[in-house]
Formats: sequence, structure tokens, C-alpha cells
Amino acid sequence: MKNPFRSRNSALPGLYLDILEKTLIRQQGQSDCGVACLASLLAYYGGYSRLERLRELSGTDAQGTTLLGLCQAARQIGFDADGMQADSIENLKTDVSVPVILHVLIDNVLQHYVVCYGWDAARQQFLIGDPARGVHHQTTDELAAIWTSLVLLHPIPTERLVKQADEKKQQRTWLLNLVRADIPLLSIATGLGIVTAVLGLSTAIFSQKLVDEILPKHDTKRLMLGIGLLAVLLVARAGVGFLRGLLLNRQSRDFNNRIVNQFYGSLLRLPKSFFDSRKTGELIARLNDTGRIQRTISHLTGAVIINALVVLISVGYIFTYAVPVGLLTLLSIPLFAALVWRYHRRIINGQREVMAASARTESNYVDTIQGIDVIKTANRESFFSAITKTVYGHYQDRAYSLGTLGLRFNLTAEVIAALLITAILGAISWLVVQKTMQLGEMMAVLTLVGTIIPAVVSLSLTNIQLQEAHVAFDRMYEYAHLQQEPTEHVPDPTFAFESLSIKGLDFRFPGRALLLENISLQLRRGEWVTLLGESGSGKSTLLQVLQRFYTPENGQLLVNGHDWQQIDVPTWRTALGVVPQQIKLFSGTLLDNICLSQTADEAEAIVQFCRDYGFSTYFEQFPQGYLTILGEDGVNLSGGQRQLVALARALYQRPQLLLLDEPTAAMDRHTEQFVLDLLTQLQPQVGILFITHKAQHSELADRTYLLDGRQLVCVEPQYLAGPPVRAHLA
Ligand SMILES: Nc1ncnc2c1ncn2[C@@H]1O[C@H](COP(=O)(O)OP(=O)(O)OP(=O)(O)O)[C@@H](O)[C@H]1O
Repeated sequence: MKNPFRSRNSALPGLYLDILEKTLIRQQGQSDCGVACLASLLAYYGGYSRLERLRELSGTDAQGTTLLGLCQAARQIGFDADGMQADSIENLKTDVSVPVILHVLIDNVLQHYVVCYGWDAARQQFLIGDPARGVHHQTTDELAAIWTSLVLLHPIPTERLVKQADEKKQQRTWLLNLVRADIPLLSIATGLGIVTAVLGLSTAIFSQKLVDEILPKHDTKRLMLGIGLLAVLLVARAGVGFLRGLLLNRQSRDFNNRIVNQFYGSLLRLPKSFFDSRKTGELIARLNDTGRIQRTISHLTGAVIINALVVLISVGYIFTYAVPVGLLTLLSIPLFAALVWRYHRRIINGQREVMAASARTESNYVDTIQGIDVIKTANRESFFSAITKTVYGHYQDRAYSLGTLGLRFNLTAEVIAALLITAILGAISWLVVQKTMQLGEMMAVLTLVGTIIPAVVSLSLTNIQLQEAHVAFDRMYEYAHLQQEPTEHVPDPTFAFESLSIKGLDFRFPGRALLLENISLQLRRGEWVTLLGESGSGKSTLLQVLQRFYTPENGQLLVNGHDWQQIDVPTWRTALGVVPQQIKLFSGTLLDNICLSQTADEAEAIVQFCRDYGFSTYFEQFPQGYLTILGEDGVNLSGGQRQLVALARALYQRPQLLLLDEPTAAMDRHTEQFVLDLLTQLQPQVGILFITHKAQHSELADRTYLLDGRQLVCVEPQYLAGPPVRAHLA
């Protein structure tokens, strides 16, 4: 392992506090401190990566990140990184030429990461970036008290760093592609909005003419004509407004459909590892937040343009009546801009916190409702109610704080508006008294001011709404732009599985110790291979690697003698028939659950398949036979029945390689025998990899492997009953 302290390269780079403050990324929770430090270093070098991606690359979970995980993530995002052990804290002062990440222990209990930017010789203190506290100085003693491990990560940037500008450009292009289809609709709506705004001015102009010209002259004919015209204009305005509303409503529907479908489509194409560390509720909350983006787009193309026009035209008009009043009206713009500037950051932070708290609430609901059996068995209803109360209470507290902030903002805005209107009223009354303004003009100015002030307030809120959409967009884009699995190919129907050969496979979950080491395994079509091993030894994980859910660290995987990367993912997965340990039944009929597609065309084929394979004996006993509704909305099947449905689902796809993870563990002897007989019949046409803890299953196998202490060993039949294999068998 390289040691950065051995040779001093150069003086520390300029320590500019404001740059460090700007580039320090705050942690979103306690477990995020490691990835926040890494993201901060990336930002420090002008690079960019989202916390989400770093969490995934580093294997961050609720407990946090290991140094190994941080190191792996750092390498993947373009650093040359190594974990190291310093000899003493003095090394940090003299030998560090780049910022490093330190593993510290706060109050002797809390594992934490901070960035050490270097030794500030002028102040004789270290400059530390703490994702929980911000940038600050620490004395040698203070740092030594928490950096007891003397462990650090030493990342050096390389050419591969993703620059922030590239990322922003990608984001813009993504959003633009989504909005492009709406441009004609939005343009028409904007045009209609402009017409509405101009028509809106008609009342002010008419009232001035009425008071100053028509009424004094008792001109009945002009009066009737004017009132008629005004009625037509107002009705036209209402009609145009209605039409515009219809168009925006349609745009809202189309845009939301597009954005949610695209987001959800991308989400389902993300690798399995993505879902391992995510909470369902969090994903749902982010999906729901997308509505904010659409609202902002229609606000921008509607209210903003209209309000800007109202302000421009109305202020222009006021100037034609009286320049000082025009100037006074214009004063509203800087006043409201200053107000927004003052509240802007706090409102954005508040919105971010509310969204995050709402996502946590949703996750908590999903988690507790899905775990209702455990809660009831353990008699823990009160405990989980209390947790929900706390989580929801926190969400409501955040919403309350944001609401209070909004009320304070509104109060200040209204006070400013009231003072301005009073000042303008005073000014124009004085002009009327001085006889430099007519009464009708005064009424017109008042009407115009009455439209200008709300328009300016609405314009000043635009930035906040924009930021709200930005937060929602960021939270969605964070997932939508992650590297997807290459699952778009159409499976190759000519693919025929002959053999699988694994040589020297190593695998670990990100940031974890090696789980599978130097694994080698052979399996041909027509063979049955049994896999034994202690709980937690990695059998199910091996099956998931074989489904290409996870990428091995090392090793050669050959299918039919060729590197398996040459076979695309959909072709490979179509060739597999998998019965996992945890069986998922979807809300739908038994038929739906077997074919996992539209059953209308396949119903007869499925029923025939069940008869041919012998499943009908079991399925026809279900309450409504093949039409029994299963899953969330339907009958709760027994563990053995679920396994039968999962096996039928796997076999219906006519697989060529069966990956079965304890597929009969929950079955009675009779049903289990049925399954074993069925598999024996199918064996000549398929390869079978069968995970089990039961001794008798090894007797059916051509070969038995034992996964023991990360290694896979082939067990000769005569040793199956002896120690240490005996220990793993039921
Ligand atoms: N997504 C994941 N991230 C991190 N660790 C994981 C993940 N999935 C599984 N593990 C860990 O990998 C280890 C092996 O799990 P696996 O389910 O493969 O064991 P197994 O041999 O199938 O056990 P059993 O016989 O009980 O089914 C366990 O310690 C588990 O906690």
C-alpha cells in the first residue's frame, strides 16, 4: 500500500474558506457522512456525482460506509485512491499535499468521516470539512482526540472525473427532451395568456374614459356603446382564459404521463443492486414529486409571462398618466426582489427537508404494513405506532416550519404591498387635489396598481417555485440518469444452452469483505448439480450473480465455451428458470402470476401446461381455480403453494437452465416428491442448479458442491454423510 506521508510533494493548495464552504456537501443522514466527504472532494476538484450514486458504488447502508467501500467508489468515479494508516497526526501536517478523508470517532462512539484539507500554517490549525458541521479549524489536540484510528483515504483526481458542467448539460438535455413535445401547446397557451392580459387592461381604460369623458358630457350613446364593448371584451377574456386552461390541463396530463412513465421505465431498468439499498416509500415519494415539475412549467409559460406583461404594460400606462406615480410603482420591483433574496435559501432548504421527511414517512408506512405479521406476533403494535408517530411528527414539524416561513413571507409581502398602495394612493390623491390628475385617471391608476402588485408578488415567488421544481427534478434525475442494465435487446430465440463453466470467481458486495472466493463450478445441459452450505455462506448470492444481477470482481464465466458477456442480458435471463427463496406473487389471477404477461391469449396454453406438468392437481383446488386472485388483493397462499406457483412460473417460460433456491423447503413430503419427480423428468433437456439443506436431494444430483468459508468444493458422494458436510444437512 502506498503511503502519502513518505514524501512531501509540495505546499498545500490555496486554502480558500469560501470555496471550501461552497464545495462541502452536507450529509443527508448520519450514514451519509462518508459519501458526503467523497462528493465534497469531487466538488473541490470540479467534479460531480450525486450522493445516490456514491451510496450505491460504496455499498452505503443504514450503518454507513466502510473505508473499503469509499475507496472502491472513489476509484470508480475517477480518483486514484488508497486507504492508508498514518504513523502519527504529525504526518498530516508535513506530508499531505492533497485533501484526504479521515475516519474519526466522535465522543468515542460515533463513527464518522471528515475531510482534512490540510494544515493551515498561518493559524497553526487543521482545516477540516465536516459534512455534519461545515468547514472549520481544529487544533492538533482536538483532531488527535477524534482521529484515533489514524486511518485515512487518499484520493488523487485523474482525467476520468466527471465535470459538473457536463452533468448540468445532460440534465438540461434530458428535461428539454421531455418538454419538447409540449412546445406547440405551451406556445398557444402563452399566446392566449397574452391576449387575456391585454383584455384585462380594458376595465382600467374604460373606467377612466367613463369618469373623465363620458359621464361629464352625459353622452348616453357613447356610454351604451362603451358598456357594450366592455361586456364583449370581458366575456372574450373569460372565453380565452377558459381555452387556455383547457390547453394547460391537457399539457399537464400529457407531461405527467410522459415524465412518470419515463422515470418509472428507467427505474425498472436499473440494476438489482440499486433496489437493495432503497426504501420503497422513498421511490414512491420521488415519483409523486414529479407533479411539481409540471406545475412549474405551466407556471413559467403561463403566469410568469402574463404577469411580466401586466407589469410592463400597466406601469407604462401609469407613466402616461403621471411619471412620479410610475416611479413609485416601479419601486415595488426591487422591494419584492430583496424580500425574495432574504427568504430564498431558507425556503429551498425547508422544501428539501419537507420532501425528504415525506419520503421517510411513506417508507415507514410501507415498511410497517408489509411487516404486520411480525409486529403482531411480537405484540409490538404500540412500539411501531410510536415510531410512526415520531416519523410522521417529524414530517409535520418540517411542514409546519415551512408553512410558518411561508406565512412570514406573505405577511412581509402584504405589508410592503399595503405601504406601496397607500403611498401611491396618497400621491395620486395629492395630484387630483392639485388638479394635475383627473378623477377618472386616478381610478384607472388605482385599478392598474391593483393588478401590478399581485403580479409582482407572483413574479417574485417564481424563483421559489422554480427551486421547488429543481429540488424535485434533482431527486428524480438522481435515479433516472443512473446506469441502466442493458435489457432492451430482444432475446435471441436461437440461443441454446449447453454448458456453464465458472472459473476462479470472486464476489463481494460493495464495501464488504469477500463473500465468494475463487469459485469454480461446471454444469451441462442434462446435469443436476446440488449446492450445499451454511446459512449466509453466499448460495443465494451465487444464484443472483448467475442471473447477472451483480458483477463478479474476478473470474471467468463461460457459457457454451464462450465468455458469457457475449450473450446479451435478456437472452440469458430468458434461458433461465428461477425459483428464488423469497417468492413474490403479484396482485392478479393465478394465470397472471404464471405467465407474467397478458393472459387473454395464453389462458388455454397455461391451463394445458399445468395439466401436462401435473400442477393442475394442486391449482384446481384453489378457491376459484386458475382465476383465483393472488397477491396483495387476493388469497394468501401457504409457503408450499407459493413455491408451486413459482416453479410453474419458472417452467412455463420453457427454461434451459434452472436455478432453484430451496424450491421445496416449505412443501410437505408428497408435494416435494411431485416436484423432485418432475425435475427428474425434465433433467435431460435442462441444466439444474439446486440449492438445498436436505441430504436426500444430493442423491439425485450428478455432482454436489459445498460452499464453505467463501470457497466451493466438489463433494464426492461417499463423503456426503460424513463431517463436515453432515453439519450442513438436515
Ligand atoms: N444486497 C446485499 N448487500 C450486502 N450484503 C448482502 C446482500 N445480500 C446478501 N448479503 C449478505 O451476503 C451473505 C450471504 O447471503 P446469502 O443469502 O447468499 O446466503 P445463503 O447462503 O443463501 O443463506 P441461506 O442458506 O440462509 O439462504 C449474508 O451475510 C447476507 O447478509
